[in-house]
Parts: sequence; structure tokens; C-alpha cells
Amino acid sequence: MSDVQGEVQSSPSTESVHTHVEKPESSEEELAAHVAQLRHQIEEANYQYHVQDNPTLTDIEYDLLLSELQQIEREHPELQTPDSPTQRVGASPIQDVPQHRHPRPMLSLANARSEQDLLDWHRRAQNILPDTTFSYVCELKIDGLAIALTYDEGRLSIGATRGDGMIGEDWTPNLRTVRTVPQRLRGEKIPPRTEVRGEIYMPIKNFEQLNEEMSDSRLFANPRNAAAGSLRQKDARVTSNRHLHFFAYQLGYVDGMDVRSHWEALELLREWGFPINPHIQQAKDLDEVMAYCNKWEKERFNLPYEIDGVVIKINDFHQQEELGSVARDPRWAIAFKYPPTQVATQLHDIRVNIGRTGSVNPWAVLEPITIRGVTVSRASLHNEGDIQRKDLRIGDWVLVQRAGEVIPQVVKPVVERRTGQEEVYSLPAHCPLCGTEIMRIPDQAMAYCPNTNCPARNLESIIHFVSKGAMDINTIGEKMCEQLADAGYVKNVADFYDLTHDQLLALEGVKEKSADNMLKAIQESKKQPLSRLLFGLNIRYLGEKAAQLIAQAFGNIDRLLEAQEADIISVGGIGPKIGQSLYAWLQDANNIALLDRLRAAGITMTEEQKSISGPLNGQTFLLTGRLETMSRSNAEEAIKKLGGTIASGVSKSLSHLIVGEDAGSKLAKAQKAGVPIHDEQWLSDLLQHYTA
Ligand SMILES: NC(=O)c1ccc[n+]([C@@H]2O[C@H](COP(=O)([O-])OP(=O)(O)OC[C@H]3O[C@@H](n4cnc5c(N)ncnc54)[C@H](O)[C@@H]3O)[C@@H](O)[C@H]2O)c1
Ligand SMILES: [Zn+2]
Repeated sequence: MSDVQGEVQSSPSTESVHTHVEKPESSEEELAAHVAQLRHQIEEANYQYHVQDNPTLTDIEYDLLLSELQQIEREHPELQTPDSPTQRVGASPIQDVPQHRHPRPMLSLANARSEQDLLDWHRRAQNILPDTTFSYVCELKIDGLAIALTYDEGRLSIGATRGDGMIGEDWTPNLRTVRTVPQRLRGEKIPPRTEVRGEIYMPIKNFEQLNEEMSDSRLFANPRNAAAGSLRQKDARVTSNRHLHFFAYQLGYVDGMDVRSHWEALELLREWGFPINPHIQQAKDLDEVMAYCNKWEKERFNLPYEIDGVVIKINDFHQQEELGSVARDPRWAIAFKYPPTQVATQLHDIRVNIGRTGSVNPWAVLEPITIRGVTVSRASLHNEGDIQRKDLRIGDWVLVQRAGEVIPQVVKPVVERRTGQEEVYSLPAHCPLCGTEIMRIPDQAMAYCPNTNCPARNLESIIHFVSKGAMDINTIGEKMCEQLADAGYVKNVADFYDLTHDQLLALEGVKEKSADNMLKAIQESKKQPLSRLLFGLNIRYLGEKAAQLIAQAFGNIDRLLEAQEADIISVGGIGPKIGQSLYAWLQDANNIALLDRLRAAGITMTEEQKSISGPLNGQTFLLTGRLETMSRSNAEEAIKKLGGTIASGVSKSLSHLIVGEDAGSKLAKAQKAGVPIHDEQWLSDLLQHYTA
């Protein structure tokens, strides 16, 4: 029951997963049977969604079923029943949690999906209250779950979920663990009793973290389910660790105080210490409402939490009361819903491609679907570990998400839709391009084709070498790289510098002029600094930023080649993963040979040291011998951070020579040149002085 996401789902009856139900011949009996079936499906979906926090349909599929039922009931009022899901909200509370009867029902919201729907809503209100001008409050529709908090004499006494709208589940101890739910009201005006409503939600970041810690069938589909599943836990300590947040958006009721409008109520809630969403705005007409809806449709992906639409409320409480409600929705409010970011589709196959560092990258072949106006037929699957963690099987129905990010992601399988025919996937044992055995690194989710001459890898790596952030040889594009690789002229990146005019002319479609331009750009690229070269060399994990940090820290390739693994890892911003990978790359004889060829070709292998302004500006330092309390590269970095420069050798202009154990010839040279000489203690005092 309550520790819902820990439960294995019981498989629902199969008809609950077919969303398209054949409408029978319109004989009365058959229509009644159809209605019964629709209701059964909707009830089942409600149970999975509201009680198990684990939807088996997407919202679109659910909404289609519900609106079909609503339409039939409108056309055939004789088929309406008070217990139809069109008349009720959510799902009944579960039995073994204390129940709370809401003094005022907690309703749902009617949906609008277009401007026309909003105009219709407005017209219906206007028909009931002719000659009335409405003003509105626009709010983000936070995708979480609604709760009602009761305060007696200003103290939180009950916290309950919406349940079926009449009776909710009492989760007071768990709600007390949510830090943004006030235990006591602040301020002067404390009523004897009041009820405040709002949304419990989980920020996207925390949702993603939580899902990373979860496994396979326990994955949450979205932050909404994660919030609901995390609140409804038997053990309040679990809830407490789940990073739930709260926004208040409604005054349920208040005893002994006169509040006239929703806007006034929000002000009061703020005074009492409730978190109120900062983006709530008043609107004087539907144009302003529409502008708000349009604005947030685009900007919603920059929010730290998910919203699925905008809620528009008629501001005046008196008007609200006169409008009242119909079935499960108030007439004075409406939800403007955005197109969904998640859609369910079938996973037909999993394929892999080989990246420029040899990484094996699996991707999903999907039954094409449209998400937010774009047809999606493939999605990234990150790596094998991710596929296993999510327990994705070929043939599965999967939830695919296209939210802020451009590349669609497979969120999770819809386990309830499995037929038993699905196949567990494992990566090919051999590289699909060169046949080399795929290598796995223990403790890392990644798999690699270790063949440095793998055609896929070669092509990708030479494409990367000429690309913009790397050597920027802009007259050579992807297509040309393919031609050069196919012709056998470029087998590794050093081959670019041996290309001849005649070779280029021999390629299809290459004329004098373009051959000239290519050679010129290749020539130019020799001036690129060390950081560009390092980034261009396709060293696993070494991105653009890391390459810059390394080049800044070591200044030239020789010092980098001399460095120990620990020296590399100790560079600020470089972790052990990058450090180990770079160090291993630099030890490999093939790579050293490659660097030698590049050096012989005349490529710049130094980095101009960025001058940082600081107290040591204008002073040059040289360190020699072994230091006791810090590594040499750490010390050098600290000096540079304070604006000092590291010299490349002893000269008269050197400001300080720092001498450690077993200092060599530099010491003698410095003594001769009359350079000030200091020990390690002097340096650490100096650094301490400026950094303390
Ligand atoms: N996938 C499924 O199987 C399945 C099953 C049941 C329900 N659903 C989804 O749930 C929807 C129905 O759920 P519902 O009845 O909660 O309606 P709703 O989510 O469309 O709207 C009502 C809810 O909006 C929330 N809300 C967020 N911000 C708000 C604000 N500022 N002011 C007021 N309310 C705010 C509240 O929680 C409120 O209860 C369906 O449209 C469907 O998308 C899906
Ligand atoms: Zn290969």
C-alpha cells in the first residue's frame, strides 16, 4: 500500500491497456456495456495513478477515455450515475491510512487546450453572471499533488491528500517533515481555524537523483508520481529524505475573517508564512491571460520544477460563489494544459554506434510518435548500465520524454503492458564495425571498442579533430573527412599534415582552389594552442573545459608528458576519472609516436598562460626539487591563482627560486645570477598570507 514505489505492480486486466475501444453498434444495451467498460478502464487508471503513483496510461490516453465518457453521458443523460468517474475526483483513499473528511470538497479542474476553450469557459461564466466583468489570477500549474492543511489556533493539526475529493488520506506526520510546510502561522491575524491548500512537489533535480538511486520497476515516471509516492510512505523518515517542497495556492476556508478575493487570500497566506509561487500574476482580461499562457509554454523548461499548464482563477470570491461548480470542476477556474512532454510508444530495437573515443553508444529505435510537434523515432539510451537499471526490453512499451533537452530520452518501460514476448537486451560482444571484442571497464557503465584503428572510431576522431572547438580546420567538413579516410590518406590525425596537393586533387569533386584552401587551413591550424590540440586528440573524458585547465596548468606538452598521474589529478577541476584517462593516454607508445609526428609537423604545443590579476602580479617563480607539504603542480597553481607567473628557466629576471629537497643545477644557476632563493616554508607562508 503506502510505500507504493516499493511494490511490485499487480498486472491490471488487459482491457485497461487498450486505449482505443471499438464502439459497438448503437443499440442501447451495447452502449451501456461500452460505458461500463470505459468506466472500468478509467477506474483502473485512476487507481494506478492516484493510489499506486504508477500510471499505466499516459495522460493523453487517460484524458481521451474520460472525454469520450463525458460525451456519451452528455448525449445520453439516462446513462449518468452519481458514481461515474466523470462525477468524481481522483480515487478513494486507501484503507489502512487514517481518513480525513474535507469540510469543503477538493475539486479537480476543467481543462482548456486552446484559446477557443478559454473563450468558451468565459462565455459559460458570462451566461450565468451577465453584465459582470471578471478579473483573473494566473498561476503555474505545478505538477505535484494537492493537499489540504488545517490549522487550529495557528498550529498545523491535519495534513491530508485530496483522495476522492470528499475524503482524503491523513498524512500529517509525513507532511510535517516537509520543510516548507509551516508548523505554525506567523503574523498578528491568527484565525481560530483555517484550511490552506496547495501543491506538494519534487524539484526536477531531486526527482532525477531519486530515480538514479532507484532500480527498474521502481522508477518513477515523473516528478508528480515521485512526489506522491514519497509523501505516501509508511515511514515518515523516508518522506523526510525525499526533498519535497510546497507551494500554497488556495484558502480552503477561514473562520472569523473576511477575505474578498483570491488575490487578497494569497497575500494573507504569504503573511502567514506560506511559500507562494513567485510567478503568480493578475490579469485584467483574457488577452492578458493568453499572454501569460504563451509565455510559460516556452519558459516552463527553465523552471526547477515541472508544470503541466497554467491555472486561471476568477479573482472575486463573491463571483466564485455564485458560479459554483459542476460535477467535479469549479466553474470559476480552469486549467490551460500544455502539450505533454511524455508519450508512450514501442521500443522496436536497440542499436549501437561507436563514438570518437571508442565508446559504445546504444540508442533506441522507436515506433514514431509526435511529442510537442516533433516526430520522434529514436532516442538516446546513454549506456548499457542505464538500459539494465531501467530494465528496458526490446518490444516494451516505453515512456519517451522530450522536455527541455533536445534529444529525446527513454524514461522507463511500462511494465504493466508486457506480454512476455519482450527480449532482454545485451550489448554486442564485438564491435559492429571492426569486430574487435568490446571492452568493459569495471565499476563504469561504459563499454568501448578498444581498437584504436576502428573505422568508426577513426572517422569520428578525425571529424572531431578538424571541428570548431578543436583544431578548427574549417575548410574540411564531415564529408571531406569521409573521403580522406576512404582514400586511406588520413588514418590518424597526424596524416592531415602530410597531405599533398596532388592527393587532394585526386579526390572526387576537389578543384585547385578548394585544395589550396584546405592546405592553407591545415597550415593555419598549426598555430592552435595546446588546449585545442589536447581536446582534438579524442582522449576519453577530456572535454574542452578540462583540456583548457590542463593546458593552463602545464603550459607545454613536455611538462605534461613528465607529469605523474597525481600531478594531473591535483589540477583544480580535474577529477580522477579524467586524470587517469589522460595519464594512461600519455603513457601509450602509439600516442607518444603520434605526438612526435605532430611536433615534427610544427604544431604549437604550448599554451599562453592566462594572466590573472592578483597580489603576485609581475613576479616570476621557479620551483626546483621535491616539495614536502604540497605537490609542485599544486604550488604552481596556487601561485598563478594569485597572479604570479611560472618561469620556464633561471634567468636574471626571475623573481624567486623555490628550492625543495635534492635541488639540481637550477640552484647553482640562480645563485650565480643573484636570484632570491627561498625554501618551501617561505612559499607556504606567502601563499597562506594571501589566501587566508
Ligand atoms: N495517466 C493516467 O493513467 C492518469 C490517471 C488519472 C489521472 N491522470 C491525469 O490527471 C489529470 C486529472 O487529475 P486531477 O483531477 O488532479 O486534475 P488536474 O491535475 O488536471 O488539475 C487539478 C489539480 O491541479 C493541481 N494544481 C497545481 N497547481 C495548481 C494551482 N495553482 N491551483 C489549483 N490547482 C493546482 C492540484 O493538484 C489540483 O488537484 C488528468 O487530466 C490526467 O492528465 C492520469
Ligand atoms: Zn570497432
